[in-house]
Amino acid sequence: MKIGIAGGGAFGTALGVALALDGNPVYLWARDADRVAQMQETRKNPKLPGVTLPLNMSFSAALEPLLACDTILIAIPAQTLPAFLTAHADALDGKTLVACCKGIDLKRMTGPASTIRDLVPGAQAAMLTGPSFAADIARGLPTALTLACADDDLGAILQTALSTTNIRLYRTTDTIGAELGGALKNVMAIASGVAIGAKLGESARAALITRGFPEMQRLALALGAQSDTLAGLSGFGDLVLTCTSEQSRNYRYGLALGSGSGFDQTTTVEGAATARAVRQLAHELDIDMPICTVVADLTEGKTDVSTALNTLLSRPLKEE
Ligand SMILES: NC(=O)C1=CN([C@@H]2O[C@H](COP(=O)(O)OP(=O)(O)OC[C@H]3O[C@@H](n4cnc5c(N)ncnc54)[C@H](OP(=O)(O)O)[C@@H]3O)[C@@H](O)[C@H]2O)C=CC1
Ligand SMILES: O=C(CO)COP(=O)(O)O
Repeated sequence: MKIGIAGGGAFGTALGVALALDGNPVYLWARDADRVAQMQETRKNPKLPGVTLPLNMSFSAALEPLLACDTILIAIPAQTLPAFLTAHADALDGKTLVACCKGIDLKRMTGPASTIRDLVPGAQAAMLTGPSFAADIARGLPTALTLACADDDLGAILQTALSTTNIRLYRTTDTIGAELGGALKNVMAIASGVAIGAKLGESARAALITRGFPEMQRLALALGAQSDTLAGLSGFGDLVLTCTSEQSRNYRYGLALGSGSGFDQTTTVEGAATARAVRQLAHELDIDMPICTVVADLTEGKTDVSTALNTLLSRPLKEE
């Protein structure tokens, strides 16, 4: 299998490193020609400090080498995925496209695999998602992820091809569950960061994670996901990782919101747009999504931390 990666950020590069170190030649496309030249020459990516890029990884800002691959991992932010797919829809037709991004597209209200199916119907769509920080993958630390593909035969081929010595892939046909688990956990990570940033304590964070999980399940099940998928790596697994680690950008963004400190707005924080998408979906589907709604309002400055807290604490008491 000839593997290409679209996206020269932390995650695309880290996946490329892992696959290349396992003996696969990897072709990485990034839109920034200067970044590409830098990676080619220095064998470094500033987004992955301390990591050396293997020699069997090659880089290009031209799309041709990427399009010569039959399987393309797409590791660009979820809100940029539709424009990328639309711009190259003809060339991507017939390819296997593995979305590695986590989010719900604000315009279409779809997760990455569904967006691929909608915009490049002639491609085969899959998702690679689950608990894994790019830095951990690039350093060769062990991770276990979910490979989701509606076509189980293709899923099995991808599972084998994309597993490496240190990345263990579990397979599912439930792409909806996989894409929603990865998207929704980012919103919960922001909420957890806010709790810690506002010095509400670790008990409050545990409450948020625990109540956040059924909230994730409510929306995912309403949209056709399977409960088991949400309880697996792509849902619960990633929820735990992202809500408890300062390596997470979503969590750090929440910390900044909670403590009132500054945050570099150029950082990729998928949970902010996803929270807004979820708030809209919850309204349309009449589903109770209190944590996501509060996070959407907070990120838009429509509420402040203490009002948000009161909103959550003053909800009617109910059974667990
Ligand atoms: N980092 C991590 O630990 C993990 C990330 N992910 C997911 O991977 C996805 C990418 O994140 P990550 O790599 O970390 O983010 P980064 O911010 O490190 O990199 C994002 C990359 O996407 C590129 N990009 C942005 N917009 C476009 C566009 N319109 N067309 C083409 N390329 C574009 C950027 O290019 P440029 O530099 O030119 O702006 C940059 O190379 C996210 O959905 C994230 O949730 C999943 C698991 C782990
Ligand atoms: O998805 C991730 C870990 O699984 C990375 O999380 P952040 O995007 O919050 O850094």
